[in-house]
Parts: sequence; C-alpha cells; structure tokens
Amino acid sequence: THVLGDIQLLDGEKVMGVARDVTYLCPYSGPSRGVLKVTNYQLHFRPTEPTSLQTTLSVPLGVVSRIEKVGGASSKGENSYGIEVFCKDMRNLRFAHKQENHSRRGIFEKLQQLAFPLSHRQPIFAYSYSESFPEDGWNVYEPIAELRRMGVNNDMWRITRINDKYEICDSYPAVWAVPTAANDDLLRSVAAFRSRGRIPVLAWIHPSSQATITRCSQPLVGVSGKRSREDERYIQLIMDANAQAHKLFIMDARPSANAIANKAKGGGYESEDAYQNAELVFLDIHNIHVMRESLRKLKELCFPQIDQTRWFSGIEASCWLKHIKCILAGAVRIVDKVENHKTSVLVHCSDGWDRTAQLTALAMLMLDPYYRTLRGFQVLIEKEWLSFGHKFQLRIGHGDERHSDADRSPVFVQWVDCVWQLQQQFPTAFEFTERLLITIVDHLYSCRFGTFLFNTERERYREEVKTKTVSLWSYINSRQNLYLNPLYWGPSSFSPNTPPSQYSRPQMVLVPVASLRIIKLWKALYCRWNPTMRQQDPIYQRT
Ligand SMILES: CCCC(=O)OC[C@@H](COP(=O)(O)O[C@@H]1[C@H](O)[C@H](OP(=O)(O)O)[C@@H](O)[C@H](O)[C@H]1O)OC(=O)CCC
Repeated sequence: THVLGDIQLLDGEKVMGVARDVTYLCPYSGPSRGVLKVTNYQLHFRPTEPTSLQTTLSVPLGVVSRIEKVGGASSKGENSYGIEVFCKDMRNLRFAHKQENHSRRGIFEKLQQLAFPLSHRQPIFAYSYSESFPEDGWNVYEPIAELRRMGVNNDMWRITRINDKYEICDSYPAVWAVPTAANDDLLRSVAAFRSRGRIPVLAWIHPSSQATITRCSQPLVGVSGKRSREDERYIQLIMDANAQAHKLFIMDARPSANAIANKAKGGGYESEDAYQNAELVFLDIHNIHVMRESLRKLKELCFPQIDQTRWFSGIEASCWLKHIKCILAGAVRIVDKVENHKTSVLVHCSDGWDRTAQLTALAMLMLDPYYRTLRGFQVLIEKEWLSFGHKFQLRIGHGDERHSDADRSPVFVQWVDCVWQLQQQFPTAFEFTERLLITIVDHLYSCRFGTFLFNTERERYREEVKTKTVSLWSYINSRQNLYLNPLYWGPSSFSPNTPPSQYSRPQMVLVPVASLRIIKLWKALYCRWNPTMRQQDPIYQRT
C-alpha cells in the first residue's frame, strides 16, 4: 500500500476520478464539505473544513448496490443537487454538488463504471489487486485432508473422483465422499433424479457413532409422482452405512407448501412409501425471496433514523429474528438426531445451495469444535458454502448493476448472523470473536479478494482465482490476533491432525436455545453505520 495525499491505496489501486468542493450529507453529523475521490476499489471522501465529521469516508465500491442522481439543474435549495449511493451493507450515502461546476456527471459516470465492472466489461478489482502475505490462504482448505480429518476412507465411505471434470454436477465440488457400496454407475443414475444433479453426498460423519449428515437438492418427483429405484436404493445405502440406526431422517428445509409447489416445476419431496425407512421432516425455512424482503424491512428500520416508537413492532414485522430462530431450530434438530440418537440425516431444500448450506454448516459448527477454531471456520466456509456451489455472485451481485435482480438474497449474511447468535450463547466456545464475522461480511461485498467471487468451484477453477487473486484468508491469517477470542476455552489440541474421536464429546456439542426470547438483533452489523445505536441507548440494551 502507498499513500497518495491522504488516501491509503492498495497495491493495484489507482485514483480514477476526483471531485473537489463536494458536500457529504451525513444523516447524523450534518453536511461537511470536502474532496471525493473514486479509485478502482473504493469511494473516498475527506472533509476539508474542520467539521463534526472527524474521519474520512472509505467505501469499497463492491458494497454499492445502486447510484442515483438527486435534483436537477433547476432544483433550488441548499444541497439539493447531487448523487445518492445505496449500499448493500445497510447504509446510504448522500453527496451534494454545486450545480455550476458540473462535476456530478463525471463522478457519476465514473462511479457507475467502477462500481459495476461486470456490467461495463471491466475486470473485478480482485484481479488488479496484489499483496503478499506470509501465508497463502488458498491452501487453507484441501478437500482430501478435511475428509481424512473426519476419518473418511473408512470401510463404509469412499472418496470418488467421478465429478473430477464437473461432468456429473457442475455446481458441486470435484471431490465427493459417498457410501462405499454405491458404485459410480449408481451415482450417475441418482444424479438424473436430483435437481441439477446435486446428489446426496457426505457433509459430516460423527467421529464415534459414524452417524452422518449428507446433503443434496430436491428429488425430481414432479406432479406425476415419479420414482427412481436408484435414488431409493442410494438413500438406503446411506442409511446402511450407519450401523447404529435402522432409519434415516430426511430434513426438507422448506415449508411443506413450497415443497408441494415445487412439484409444479418438476421438483417435490420424497414420499414415505417410496423411501420406506426414511422419516421426512419439513423445517419451515422460507425461500430467498422472503429473506430478501425481510432484511429490506430491517434496513428501513435501522437506517438512517431509528423511530423509537416503532422499534419493537418494526423488528417483529420484519420477521428477521423469526427466520433466524427457524434456521437455528432446524440445525438443533439435525444435531439432536446425529448426536443423541446416533441417526443419520439427509438435508435438502429446493436447489440445495441456500438453506441446505445454512443448515449443514450450522449443525457442523455445533457438532465439531474444529470448525469453531479460526482455521476450522475458514475450512467450513470453503467446504459447505463455496465448494458446494452457493451462488455468491448471483446472491450478492458482485460487479453487477442489476440491483433489483430477484436472485439476490442475504442468505450467507443470515447464516453469519446465526453464527453470531451461537457466539452470544456460548462466549467461550469460539476461538474467534464477532470481529471476524464482520470482516468476512465486509469482504463478502468488497471484491478485494477472490474468495467469494463466482458461483461454483468449477467457475473459480476456470477463472484461476487461486493464482490471479488473493484469498481473504491470507489477509485474515496475517492479522489473526485481531480476531482471537480471549475467552476461548477450546482445547488448542483441535488441530487438523487430532482425530475428532479423541475429543471428549459431551462438552463439545453446542445446543443453543432457539427461542425468540434469547435471539438478539445483531446491532454491530445492522446498526453499524447508525451512531445513535452505538450509544448506551436503553433500546440498545433491551433487544
Ligand atoms: C406454482 C409454481 C411453482 C413454483 O414456482 O415453484 C417454485 C418455488 C420456488 O422454490 P422455493 O423453494 O420457494 O425458492 C427457491 C429456493 O429459495 C432456492 O434456494 P434453496 O437452495 O434454499 O432451495 C433458490 O435457489 C431458488 O432460486 C428459489 O426459487 O416457488 C414457490 O414455491 C413459491 C410458492 C409459495
């Protein structure tokens, strides 16, 4: 990094536009005049007059969702002419210009081009950025090593390379663990019956009971009620791989109404007469559209002004905490079956890349203390979210100007919120603090690192992220002391080479209280840009 005047530039970052004599209209400390600079990575404002706004403003352009012009040539009134920047992280920024100096057009065009590079056939900043860190974060996750840590390749589970070229399923990882008794031909025929070829594969195996968590997408039952003998046999093999139990729970994350509605599109759910020894449970978690709308309502409540009279009713009306509770409760049910009943669970939803990832990753966090270490958490995100094809590009819209795209949804942020709830209930169980979670969410948006770019392992391989971009984990592991939890009690022996079977189980499993009485609004994230929420406001204390 090098300093140009007042702005800290990253390696590969350069100033692309400057507008002097701009006024930033802070909703809290009022207007302040200064210099607005736009680089290929950030929007930077520095006040030039001694105003109440002490600090400079630095906003990565990846966090911008939409930019609008405010006021026209004829608009009168102080500061009525300028631009408004709407952000994905719960804040909006208002700038005013003097009509006469026409700098608005320049800065507006520049901002559009640099904030939405994909829409302007420009590269994402991560491909311009270079910085060397002591460790290459791209080596944190290695699928075979992680499977070996869980004890796979054992007599009941084998590693298959059938998807090595992503030919069976282009949104799955190349490396899978499947029941030893399932040969590659069976896997191929099961892929024909599961939405987008996302067949049931191993997510986690219990170190002592061998009960498993497997994950997949919905079966292609359709309105005619199609069956697949191969799929049914395959599910039986997953069940048989667990000698401790004679049944398997199929946890369908959806409300049953949506599972039924999906039949109209060829999807649906496993009928119990076709899957004799399986018990189907619906977990009632709503779809990406409901979650997008829920967070939008929460944002309205938290920024810019907090309406004290509507605070509690507004949180209730957003349903955000209800959804968080629902996801936590679903993960608790999975943990209970696997840990206490030594019974295997298969988790799916419609596509198996949003709610399924939330549930498997949360259940694994509760069950396996390794994932609660700083590195283990990185492995968990790489495995359950990135390698299994959660569509980060589509859900966040990296570099894309289509802010109202119906496929955008805060599914990953919602999961990070659930992790924060666990940290609140078990303050000594995590090696890292909420500061790590907020840093991860910041760089989910920022486009500085290659970690969250694209939608699948296959695309990341094709776009050479590991050689052409920097991993977020390089940055985080270079400053890990900032994220370590002083209260952490986890035996430091949770290193990858300590087989989980050596953990003494009872105190290792977290079972949170998934109740609205306990669940809290994560103000450090949602009210981060609203200083009025940072004070010891009685409202702040109560929710
Ligand atoms: C009548 C026509 C039938 C029809 O359109 O089914 C489509 C469903 C959409 O299915 P849903 O499950 O409600 O919604 C889907 C899930 O959220 C899925 O995530 P996940 O990985 O968590 O599954 C997303 O990837 C899909 O983009 C989204 O469409 O729509 C509904 O079920 C809404 C009805 C209440």
